Amino acid sequence: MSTILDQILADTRALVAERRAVTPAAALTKRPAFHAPTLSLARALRRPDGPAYVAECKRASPSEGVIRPEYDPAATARAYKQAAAAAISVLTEPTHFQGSLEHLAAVRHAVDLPVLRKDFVVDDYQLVEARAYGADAVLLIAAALDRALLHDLLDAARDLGLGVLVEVHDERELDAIDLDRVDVLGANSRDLKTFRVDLDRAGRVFAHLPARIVRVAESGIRTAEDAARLRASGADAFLVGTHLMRSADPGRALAALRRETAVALASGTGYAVRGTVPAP
Ligand SMILES: O=P(O)(O)OC[C@@H](O)[C@@H](O)c1c[nH]c2ccccc12
Repeated sequence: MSTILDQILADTRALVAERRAVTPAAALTKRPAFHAPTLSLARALRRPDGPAYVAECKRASPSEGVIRPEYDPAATARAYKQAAAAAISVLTEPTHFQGSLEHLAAVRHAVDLPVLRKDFVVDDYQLVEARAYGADAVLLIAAALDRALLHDLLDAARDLGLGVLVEVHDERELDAIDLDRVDVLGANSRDLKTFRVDLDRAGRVFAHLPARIVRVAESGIRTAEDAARLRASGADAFLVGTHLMRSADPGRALAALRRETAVALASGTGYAVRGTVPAP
């Protein structure tokens, strides 16, 4: 049966072929951002003082439809930075998330935090694009890539100076990944094939990781209780999109989530609080 993920991947492959025909990789490398230094996502996400927040800029998603009709990625990123986000994620996928590379470039110019290109990367051409439009890091989704391609893209990203957030949805997907090559691993609580959210999966994924790897809990985080629970199961960082983009003021929503999560963790309301994380 064909899933929404299959559909997005097919659309993405077609789009990459079109784009490459219009703008060859060699032309992308002439953009100034391609030669600018990148900021380390891993370093930004490992903090001694509490969990880190990766705040996401997106207009729409296949599970929610249009989340924010009046979407200004640069203004949103600035508000996130003011609310102490550690990094910014920007959707660039056009068909299902209404994103674009222009959104990425706008965010890059708006903030000096690590910027993650959130897309369905299936080809190293997209890594060159990411770098040329100012990304510091890219997402690689294990469920979207076979083993060889995932590792080729990991190496290619590193050669380009890009950080990588490797995403899995359950612990079985870890079997196909050489964890020695991973610095930041995300557990996506949303199944990209069914859209079901299950916050308990993340802890099972994190339990299999060496301490060196930074753990990101992705998707479906709406409350401080959600975040505190994920922190207790080992998350170093949270990736939050819909909850923030849907609120009247995304920056305030992030500040409130941080504050309330800190309170929930300090009062230890039934949650085991994770000990000090080792230095990178
Ligand atoms: O909007 P949410 O539920 O807060 O989730 C954010 C982020 O985790 C989600 O956008 C995401 C995680 N992995 C992805 C892969 C592709 C597209 C989107 C995603």
